[in-house]
Amino acid sequence: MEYYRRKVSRWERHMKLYSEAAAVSNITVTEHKVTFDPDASWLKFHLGISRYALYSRDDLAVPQLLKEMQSMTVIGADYTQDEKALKGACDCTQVVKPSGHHLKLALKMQNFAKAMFKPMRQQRDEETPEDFFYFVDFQRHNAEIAAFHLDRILDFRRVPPVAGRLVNVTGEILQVTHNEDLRAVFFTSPANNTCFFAKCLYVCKTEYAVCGNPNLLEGSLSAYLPGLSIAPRISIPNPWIRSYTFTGREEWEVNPFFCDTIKQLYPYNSGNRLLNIIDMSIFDFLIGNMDRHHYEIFTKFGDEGFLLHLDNARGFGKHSQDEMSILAPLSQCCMIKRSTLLRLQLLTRPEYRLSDVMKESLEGDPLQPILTEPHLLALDRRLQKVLRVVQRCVRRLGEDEVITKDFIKSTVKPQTATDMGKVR
Ligand SMILES: Nc1ncnc2c1ncn2[C@@H]1O[C@H](COP(=O)(O)OP(=O)(O)OP(=O)(O)O)[C@@H](O)[C@H]1O
Ligand SMILES: [Mn+2]
Repeated sequence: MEYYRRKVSRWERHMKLYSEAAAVSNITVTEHKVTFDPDASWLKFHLGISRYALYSRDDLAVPQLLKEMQSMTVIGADYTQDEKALKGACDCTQVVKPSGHHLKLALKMQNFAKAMFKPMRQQRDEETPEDFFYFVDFQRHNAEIAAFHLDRILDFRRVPPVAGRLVNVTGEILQVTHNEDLRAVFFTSPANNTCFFAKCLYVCKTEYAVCGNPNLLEGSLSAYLPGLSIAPRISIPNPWIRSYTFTGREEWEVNPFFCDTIKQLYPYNSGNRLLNIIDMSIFDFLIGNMDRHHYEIFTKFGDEGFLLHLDNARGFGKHSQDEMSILAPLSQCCMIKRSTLLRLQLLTRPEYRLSDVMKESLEGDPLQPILTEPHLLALDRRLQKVLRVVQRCVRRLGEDEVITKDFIKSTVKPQTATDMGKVR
């Protein structure tokens, strides 16, 4: 709370200096009043993170946070920390993984909520072309939104809340940013639309830009997690990582006994971790995401903490194809948490059919329809395929071997991610 209060006053001081400087150099900046709100939903979201999940099932802060991200006044826009790291503009020890040049920005709301904005790059009904490698595929804002809803429906709660929003790129980015580099990548297109680039490392190519119409642009807003100084996280390579070259093969692709090796290795040799990886592979299979190269965990929760499912923008690229290799952790290890299996089975019942539940959930988003019908139906089809893999394992090894009870032991007082004093 103190941290938040300090941030607000720092912002107010900064704003004052900045407006004076801007006036001298003739730059228009819109000044918005900031509010210090101890009941802010983003703050509640941060305080509610536990070792089991990002939020609890009945957390009222989450719907509130979604609503605020959809409509609250944007008071600031900037590149994200990882993009800044590319230019050495921030402390790189604070960056989990310096990342690529996708178009994404950090937006700051009036109550100091922060969200990661990913703009629309692809129409809903466009499928990823057959000859595209997964690692050059577009990022899809609607995939980020849909993945949050699916994760919540699966009862994982490992994706930070994501809402869709029509962002005014002029009023809500250009005119509120204090970053000269960001201001410099804005231009007006021949069709008179306002456009901007990703951070241009070498040459800016207008075909990589995104444009408003003339100012409004669809995008996803993902609620920021607590900062790394408050709730440190680490990024860990996925054991079932794919080769990021045209021809390479990873060991899991050629060795059917790969899981036996992984099972011997720390941290997969005890506790929850391998089961969590298997949950993640089921999630990725359902959304069709082949790009899960790393996962993140909060260091405070130790090895038993949940895995964060960040960056789902490469999901929902092809509805007509089910990429079975994404399920390799499940099919090779033949293990699944009982709670996950029960949830999946529930979602095949006619009254809780996954596509129906998803559709209903997604209708709450302002950018609806988020998924086209074929993508929704693909979810039901893929869910059946997951269950068939589990059945095959059970036939081969027996229920006791395959359906594992969750290792999670309840503790008297669960620690929270933002609990400063009690680092493990
Ligand atoms: N909601 C969030 N809150 C805080 N940090 C986040 C959030 N989402 C993502 N990040 C951080 O930003 C990094 C980049 O995000 P993301 O992977 O979604 O974007 P990307 O453009 O696909 O980047 P990359 O090329 O690294 O995959 C993530 O690795 C993560 O550490
Ligand atoms: Mn990514």
